[in-house]
Amino acid sequence: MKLKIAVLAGDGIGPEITQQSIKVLKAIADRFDHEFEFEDAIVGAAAIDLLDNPLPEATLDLCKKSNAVLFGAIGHPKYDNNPDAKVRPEQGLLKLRKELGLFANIRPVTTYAKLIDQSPLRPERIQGADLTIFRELTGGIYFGEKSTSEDGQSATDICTYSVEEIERMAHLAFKAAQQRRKKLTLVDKANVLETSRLWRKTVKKIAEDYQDVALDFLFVDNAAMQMILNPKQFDVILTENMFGDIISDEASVIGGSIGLLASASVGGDNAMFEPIHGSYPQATGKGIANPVASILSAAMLLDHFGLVEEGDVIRKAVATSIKLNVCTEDINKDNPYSTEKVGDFLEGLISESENNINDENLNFGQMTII
Ligand SMILES: NC(=O)c1ccc[n+]([C@@H]2O[C@H](COP(=O)([O-])OP(=O)(O)OC[C@H]3O[C@@H](n4cnc5c(N)ncnc54)[C@H](O)[C@@H]3O)[C@@H](O)[C@H]2O)c1
Ligand SMILES: CC(C)[C@H](C(=O)O)[C@@H](O)C(=O)O
Ligand SMILES: [Mg+2]
Repeated sequence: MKLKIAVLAGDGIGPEITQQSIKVLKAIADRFDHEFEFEDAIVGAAAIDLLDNPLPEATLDLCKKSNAVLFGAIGHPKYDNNPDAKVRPEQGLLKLRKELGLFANIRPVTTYAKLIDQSPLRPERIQGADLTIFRELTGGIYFGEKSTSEDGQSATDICTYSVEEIERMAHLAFKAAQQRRKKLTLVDKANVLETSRLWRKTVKKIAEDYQDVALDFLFVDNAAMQMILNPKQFDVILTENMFGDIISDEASVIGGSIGLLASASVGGDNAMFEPIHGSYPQATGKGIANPVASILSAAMLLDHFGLVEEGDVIRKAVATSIKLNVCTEDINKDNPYSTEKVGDFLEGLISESENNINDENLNFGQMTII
């Protein structure tokens, strides 16, 4: 298959982790005889530095004419610590999601046997946990009208959802649940928010078309607690933009590190693949960032184009590296490997023509094909 992939490495650890994904994708292309063409473009703080624009026109154009976008991370402390900055790296990512129509962000959470003891959560609570968060990505409070009063004494962010925005998201989540354990949990705040009540009403109605899926509801405050008390109760979680952002970082504790959590952003004609974590500025250039979230995002990219066998090869290689402790310091404190060494190891495993990856006892969850 021929694919044109726009590479938006971004800020902080973005470039070093994305580099490892490109290595891995090139190894897949060689092994399976695909043609992947990569083209870089700037985004985030790096783009503000050069052009005073976090999403330059040329970057957006490249993304639009590519089959997929591989996104690293954006963000820089000089903006995080300056609430007065009008131009911000995050605006680049948000605009990109909106312009590409990427209304659904899919964040799978799984556990690896080797890492069960590393989680601060009790092993028996997390062993076998396997859930996927369907986070709405182009609506809600992120994209509502924003304002600050002239005297600077008050500020407003408006949260809006339409039935149409909820419906298209719900259909994707129900379909995913049908391919998994047939359970869907809507996470909302319907006891307080009007938008959440619209979510509940709309999702209940759509559930009639998916009789084989068990639907339940949780208020987000309770969901946050349940996520660490008993994550095994979840299969597919459907939720709005901001709640999904928050509970997915929380869910990363189950697997042992946020450096393992990948995501796919889909919806329109384009698709983007990005780790759920940020630019982790403290680690920039130190070679300590875990590249696996980015690499598993590349596996989701392959799934998206129907290359599921290829995606599985990456997931198996990652599982093997974790089993063998070829991991960065977030999950291997005693004998850590660098970001690049982990990438090299995975590239090597994938390149072996007679791949002898032993998939016994490996759990990479029930993948959601999108
Ligand atoms: N999608 C994105 O580009 C994205 C996502 C989240 C945050 N951000 C931005 O990133 C910047 C930093 O934000 P933050 O510190 O709140 O979140 P962060 O995700 O960058 O880092 C939080 C913590 O997670 C851990 N971590 C993150 N990535 C890791 C990796 N690959 N390997 C190992 N550990 C990892 C580290 O312990 C780190 O201190 C901010 O500017 C923020 O706006 C961007
Ligand atoms: C950087 C920020 C805009 C972004 C979000 O909130 O969506 C990030 O936290 C994420 O999870 O991708
Ligand atoms: Mg986030």
